[in-house]
Amino acid sequence: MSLTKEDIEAALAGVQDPATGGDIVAAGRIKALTVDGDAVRFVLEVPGEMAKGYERTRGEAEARVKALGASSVSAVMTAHSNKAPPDLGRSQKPKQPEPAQRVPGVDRILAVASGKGGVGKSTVSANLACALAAEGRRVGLLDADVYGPSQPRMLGVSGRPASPDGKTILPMRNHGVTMMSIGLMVGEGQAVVWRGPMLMGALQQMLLQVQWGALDVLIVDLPPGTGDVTLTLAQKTHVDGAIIVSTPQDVALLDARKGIDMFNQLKTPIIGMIENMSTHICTNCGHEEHIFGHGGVAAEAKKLGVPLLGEIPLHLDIRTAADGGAPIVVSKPESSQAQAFRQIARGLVAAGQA
Ligand SMILES: Nc1ncnc2c1ncn2[C@@H]1O[C@H](COP(=O)(O)OP(=O)(O)OP(=O)(O)O)[C@@H](O)[C@H]1O
Repeated sequence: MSLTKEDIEAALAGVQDPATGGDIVAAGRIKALTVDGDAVRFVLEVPGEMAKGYERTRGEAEARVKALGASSVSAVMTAHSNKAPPDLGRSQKPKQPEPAQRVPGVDRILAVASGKGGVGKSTVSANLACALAAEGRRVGLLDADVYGPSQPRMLGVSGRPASPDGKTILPMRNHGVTMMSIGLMVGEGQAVVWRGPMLMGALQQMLLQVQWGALDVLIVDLPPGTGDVTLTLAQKTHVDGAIIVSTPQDVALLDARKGIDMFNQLKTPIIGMIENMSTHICTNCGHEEHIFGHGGVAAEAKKLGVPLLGEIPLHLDIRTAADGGAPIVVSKPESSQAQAFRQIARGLVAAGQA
């Protein structure tokens, strides 16, 4: 039986909204409703101050959709805080921007960004996290790539994170890395259609409501580009540094420059650049070739006055390892490809940056 969005909305319209007394569809609580065969996913966006009271509503909403014949139903609740009441001229003081928050227990936050999609930012984040863990660091990895969360697959983690007290979320752990991903909340392969405030809410929730424990470093795998998530992260959270991943290609470099500009404006220090897909070594004959050029990132880093942290080759094993849920640093630790990541990690530790 295949369900339609209309069927789901009609069923959800039977659930009462605690805040308005109407139904949750009319109250605009249901967002990002997707129906994939008979699997249904949606976000229940609730007022932050009433989040607890909505747990029952979420359960009821899930039950109603299940009763329609859905094989799996996933309702993710995001808290959306109401805006402060307008200041009607009572105070003329200019508003101070909120100070950037620190995540309790986390010593440093490193953002991994790229100007362009598909340059290997997630692969680098996963391997760097495992490499730092291999150096004995207490490492967390937050997959904030809300548009294409790939860390559950890369780190071989699945299942829905637990929240025993309904307030905090327990992170997952594999390969010595504590991790959380929006992908675990919505399921793999699910396109997420977040809108501004929801997106910020989800990011803040993952940063502040996940029980990260004591960490030396939390790596944040950002979505590509210079969008809302990166802005929110840099403005609301104290980010200690950004690492920019780029391929040597001109077009990727142009985008990387935009990313660097943005971090400069946000006053987030740039720790350095990583050239990914640098050289390709044929797995058959060992021939070395430069598919995307070589050295472009080194030249750009020099021009921009930021360090080049390392160069990662384009190698089949890096991709198969990432697809198989055990990054190359873990699955083939002695390989030269894994060593390229280990070297970057050692450099960061030596510089006191991770
Ligand atoms: N050095 C490499 N050698 C071989 N394959 C690589 C390498 N780096 C990344 N890949 C592969 O390229 C693809 C894209 O990589 P990845 O998902 O890490 O990029 P991304 O920049 O995070 O992409 P997105 O824009 O989707 O966030 C993946 O299949 C990955 O396994």
